[in-house]
Amino acid sequence: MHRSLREQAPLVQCLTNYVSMDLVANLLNAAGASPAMVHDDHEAGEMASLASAVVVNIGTPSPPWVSGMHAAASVARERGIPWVLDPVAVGATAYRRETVTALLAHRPSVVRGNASEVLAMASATAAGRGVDSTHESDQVVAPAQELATRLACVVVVSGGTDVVTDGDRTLLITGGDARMPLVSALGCSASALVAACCAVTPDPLVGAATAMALLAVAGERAGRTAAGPGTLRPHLLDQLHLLEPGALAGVTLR
Ligand SMILES: Nc1ncnc2c1ncn2[C@@H]1O[C@H](COP(=O)(O)OP(=O)(O)OP(=O)(O)O)[C@@H](O)[C@H]1O
Ligand SMILES: Cc1ncsc1CCO
Ligand SMILES: [Mg+2]
Repeated sequence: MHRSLREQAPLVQCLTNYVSMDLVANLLNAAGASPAMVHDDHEAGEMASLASAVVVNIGTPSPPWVSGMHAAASVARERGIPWVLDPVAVGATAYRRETVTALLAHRPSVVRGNASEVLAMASATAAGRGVDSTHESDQVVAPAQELATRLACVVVVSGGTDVVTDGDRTLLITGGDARMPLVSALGCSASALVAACCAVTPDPLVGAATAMALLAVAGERAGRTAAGPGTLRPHLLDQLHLLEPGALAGVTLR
């Protein structure tokens, strides 16, 4: 799978927030995929007809962007290519909740969020404070499984342990570095990498787990030499680029 990603270099259309664009593009490049940041509604649907996968991230939403998201997601669904929804801070405002609910009509292949975001989607009452999680990922396994079943998609909860589930099958991935959440937009980049990996395998559970495992291995290696979150970011890009075939063999999957 990791080899297929490098060989096929899938074109990943990214409709992602202002904060994340640079890291998302560079992280996809380092992993071997080919990013294109195309979000405007004049061209988002047309671009989705060329892409191998799409990631839709609601981090800095506004009506024209959201209309581009609908155009891209609807073409992705029509073409049967994977599309990943990143529901940034969905519990924080009514606009985000409404946007996510409307986008779900296009049936994402994968929803990737942190624990607070997945809890907010799983329960009508849970709210979130902002973009950072106030919950632990391994505490939300059951809500993630229920959400995956209800949406008929894969749900990824990132955190100290990454939870990847389609409701029936659940994988837990450990690794990474405790300073990874301090690198803003690393979660957004994880969502884009999930899209890239899903472009090269028919099973979105395998694609999503592979993406999170690649980040876990590269993150752990980067952490050995990084002094803090500032240097963790470039070291992580380097380590993703340097990953050897077979690098995932040592990943702990439960
Ligand atoms: N405590 C931790 N230890 C190791 N890795 C972690 C830890 N917390 C998060 N990660 C990793 O960091 C990456 C980003 O996940 P995180 O949960 O911080 O996303 P996020 O909150 O959506 O981030 P953002 O909104 O800034 O993009 C994932 O690859 C995840 O596995
Ligand atoms: C900090 C921040 N604010 C909106 S999107 C974003 C990037 C991390 O999700
Ligand atoms: Mg996030």
